[in-house]
Amino acid sequence: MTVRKIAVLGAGSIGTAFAVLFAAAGATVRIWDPLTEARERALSDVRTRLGLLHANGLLDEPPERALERISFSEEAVEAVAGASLVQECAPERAEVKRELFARVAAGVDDDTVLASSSSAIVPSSIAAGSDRAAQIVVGHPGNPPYLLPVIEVVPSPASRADIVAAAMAVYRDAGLSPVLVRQEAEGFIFNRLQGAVLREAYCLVRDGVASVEDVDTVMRRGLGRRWAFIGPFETADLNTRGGIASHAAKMGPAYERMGAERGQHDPWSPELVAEVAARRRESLPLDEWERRVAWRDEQLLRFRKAFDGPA
Ligand SMILES: NC(=O)C1=CN([C@@H]2O[C@H](COP(=O)(O)OP(=O)(O)OC[C@H]3O[C@@H](n4cnc5c(N)ncnc54)[C@H](O)[C@@H]3O)[C@@H](O)[C@H]2O)C=CC1
Ligand SMILES: O=C(O)[C@@H](O)C(=O)[C@H](O)[C@@H](O)CO
Repeated sequence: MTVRKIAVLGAGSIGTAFAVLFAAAGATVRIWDPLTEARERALSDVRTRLGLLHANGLLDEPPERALERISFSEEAVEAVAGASLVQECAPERAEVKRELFARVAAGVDDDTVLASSSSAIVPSSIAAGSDRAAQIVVGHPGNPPYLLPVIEVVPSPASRADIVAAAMAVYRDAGLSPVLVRQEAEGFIFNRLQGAVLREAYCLVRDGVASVEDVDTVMRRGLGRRWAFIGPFETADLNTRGGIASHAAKMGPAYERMGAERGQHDPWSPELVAEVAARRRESLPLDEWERRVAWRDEQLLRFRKAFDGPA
């Protein structure tokens, strides 16, 4: 990583995880949290997790050396001085995030990225009334970011293009795969997808269709294994000879009925299916479909051996 200075504001679950990510990537990290016990717990957690990464070949220096790049500040405005990116990790309340960015506004440079870790709050709500609104984006990770390499970068209409680009670059340098969310939507991509699954999972338990454990088993030993290396569109594409257009023709009506049962009327229109199918065909011509299905099975075999022992 280009040696950068990162400020982490909030040393809870995700702030600690970001400190591990950025320190392991070579950055200097300044952490601030209002609670002394949070700072103390964070130091212990960071040390443990850097050791985990090193023990598994994901940190190519002694953990103590990476830990030397992490320090704690008594004041938030001190933590952000000279930072190229501020990762806000305060509680999921818009007013808390707004107040925190206001508190450090005088301490950052005009090209400092101000990134909120928010799980669902759109950046325009966090940036409302801020003199630094052009520098504010959401940088939403999967937990933990040092092991889940995706992050959603969500600009508001006020976010400057160079700030968005800088955020993407910092996260890429830290080993993440940044995804640009093209329109503000509560929950962005990650938590809207996760929310759709959780909504249905709660309904299945509520209606007595499945136990909590069985819902998790179906995900853990079924859906989740495929989704660990191919997304929902590629999964459907590879499930059906003829690809996703064929899948939609066969399964579209059933999925539409399931959605209507939950009061959601968003059928896969022919135009929408054609748009998705065209993108899938650009990624995988149909004459390569068999080969990709074989590749899929090879990945699932790796999971079987890793998680279930010999097949
Ligand atoms: N925990 C998770 O799996 C993920 C959480 N997030 C988001 O990250 C943010 C933080 O979440 P968690 O780390 O889970 O919360 P947490 O409750 O574990 O940590 C929050 C920390 O913020 C500190 N804090 C309280 N008031 C503060 C203030 N005014 N300024 C700075 N820090 C303050 C608290 O002392 C605490 O240490 C939330 O917006 C959350 O939605 C995003 C992705 C994943
Ligand atoms: O699931 C994740 O890792 C994140 O996308 C989240 O935002 C958290 O789960 C969130 O829902 C709870 O803090």
